[in-house]
Amino acid sequence: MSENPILSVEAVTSGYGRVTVLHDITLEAGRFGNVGLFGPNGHGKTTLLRTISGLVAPKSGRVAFDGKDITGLSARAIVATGLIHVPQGNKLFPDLTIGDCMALGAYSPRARPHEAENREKVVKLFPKLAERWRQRVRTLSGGERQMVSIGTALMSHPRLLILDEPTLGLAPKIKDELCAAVMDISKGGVPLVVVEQDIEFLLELSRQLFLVDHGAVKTEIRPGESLEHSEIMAMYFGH
Ligand SMILES: Nc1ncnc2c1ncn2[C@@H]1O[C@H](COP(=O)(O)OP(=O)(O)OP(=O)(O)O)[C@@H](O)[C@H]1O
Repeated sequence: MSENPILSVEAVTSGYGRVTVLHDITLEAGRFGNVGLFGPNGHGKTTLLRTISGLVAPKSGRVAFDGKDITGLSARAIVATGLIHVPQGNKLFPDLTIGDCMALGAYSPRARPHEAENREKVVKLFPKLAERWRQRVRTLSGGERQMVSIGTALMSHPRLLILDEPTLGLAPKIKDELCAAVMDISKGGVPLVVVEQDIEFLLELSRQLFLVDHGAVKTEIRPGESLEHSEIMAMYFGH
């Protein structure tokens, strides 16, 4: 693993209009391995991811990717650096086919030369998508849409992949498939930042966990510190 963090969030305060959601958040990702974020609903995990990927402008603080300041860059410019965010809830164009989505994912100049090799990776990871290549997104199941979302992100040739609750609302069998695919992506060398409610999965995937609570990082669990599941639950539910 690299000695330097691929992502650093430094004293970031962020929110929507006059509402402040994140208060002075500092964290680093990629120094030790994958980072997992968890915490109660509505406490700012999604806002943190959106601030990192340029969808929300921070009120103060700094976000750096691979040592370069990306604070204030447009989301499009941030995608072009290889920092790719898969938002919660399949934000896909319903009338596009799976093939269209994959082509769109490879649109940025740094992804285009890798289009064929990345398409092969996506098809290997999600063989179901190959069978439905010309099918429109609106006719796909929730699990298949999540595969398209992650596949589109892989087509963008990510240097860091941010996943916001990738298994949310999925039935157990398809959820297991998605979890296995996310583990494979990680083994393939793409560092991950993942928000997930399934703590077991997050523990398996991540070397470092952060509990986001009331818009702040309340607890950091570092590599080597083994925390029992029950202790995490106690932190999570506050007793
Ligand atoms: N577009 C928006 N405009 C105004 N407030 C927003 C907006 N999006 C989120 N919020 C508010 O920001 C706060 C944090 O929401 P956020 O989605 O970041 O939390 P979360 O921890 O990701 O929750 P969940 O696990 O339910 O997705 C909430 O109070 C929410 O109402």
